[in-house]
Amino acid sequence: MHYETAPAKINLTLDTLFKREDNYHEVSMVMTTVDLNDQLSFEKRSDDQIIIETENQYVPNDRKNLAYQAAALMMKTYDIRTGVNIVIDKNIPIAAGLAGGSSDAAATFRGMNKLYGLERPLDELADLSAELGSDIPFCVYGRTALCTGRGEEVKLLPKPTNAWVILAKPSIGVSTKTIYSHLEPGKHEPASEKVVEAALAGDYDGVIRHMKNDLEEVTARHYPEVKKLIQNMEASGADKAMMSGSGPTVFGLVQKERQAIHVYNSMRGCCNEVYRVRLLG
Ligand SMILES: C[C@](O)(CO)[C@H](O)COP(=O)(O)OP(=O)(O)OC[C@H]1O[C@@H](n2ccc(N)nc2=O)[C@H](O)[C@@H]1O
Ligand SMILES: Nc1ncnc2c1ncn2[C@@H]1O[C@H](COP(=O)(O)OP(=O)(O)OP(=O)(O)O)[C@@H](O)[C@H]1O
Repeated sequence: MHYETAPAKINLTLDTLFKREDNYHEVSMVMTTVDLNDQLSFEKRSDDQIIIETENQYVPNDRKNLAYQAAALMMKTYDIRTGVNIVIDKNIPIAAGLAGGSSDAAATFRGMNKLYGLERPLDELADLSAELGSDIPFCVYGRTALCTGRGEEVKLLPKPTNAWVILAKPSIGVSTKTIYSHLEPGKHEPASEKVVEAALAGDYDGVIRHMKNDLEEVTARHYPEVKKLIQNMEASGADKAMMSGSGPTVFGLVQKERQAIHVYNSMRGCCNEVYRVRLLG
């Protein structure tokens, strides 16, 4: 039996540069992880099946599950003949912009690597994982990184800052594909370079001053509650609030625990699903 932790990610930036010929968007993003985790266990089987178990009725337990796809790709690539039981204890909200499915897939690449004693380096697993989704290579490392290309080119960065993160998820799910399809890329000034610079200098004020997500206005146009949550979070004391990924989850950063408790309590008044966690990075 082997266990892996799969943390949620947040975007400190999401610059959309242009639409590519393969219909993906060229992006530049600073992403980091937060202490809100799915837990996965991996156990070898004697036959060649991949069995996914989860108590969450909204998570697929067949080949649609990204963890299933990751296990199948590991078996094919490394000629593994026996299957695996994967139990997913789901805590990351689904279709939330927090890369929950991608992080479960990434944990499966790491988990199968250990379970079968393959000792493949993370770089190799990350390259392989790009086949299944743009966010998965980042999640394989699970730290802080500048991600370019369609998101799969990962350059690791040091932890940007110590901070508390308050997450508020409206009770809607958002399709990443739909949000990208309504985007006009290249409309905004890119922010990632400035956030990287501030993060490297350990400059918290610089990080929050430059944080920005180009998808925010697209999602907020369709779901006005996103804008409202951002305004409420900043009014209740967050140093900066913005949307993660394609949304709809909004997160706020604060430095002091007392301030974090205050923002958390205020947000619970206007949103059912609120979390107060540490930035992991
Ligand atoms: C919004 C983010 O989560 C931010 O990290 C990612 O850009 C999306 O990553 P993801 O969920 O792993 O996305 P994928 O599964 O690779 O792609 C889902 C769909 O989103 C769109 N997509 C995704 C990534 C990208 N750079 N450009 C795109 O246009 C494409 O229509 C694609 O069919
Ligand atoms: N392990 C998994 N956990 C959750 N959803 C999964 C998983 N595998 C596949 N899915 C499917 O993926 C869809 C999107 O789920 P997910 O929680 O990964 O979205 P997300 O957080 O918005 O992702 P991203 O931020 O990468 O765009 C779900 O509706 C679900 O059907």
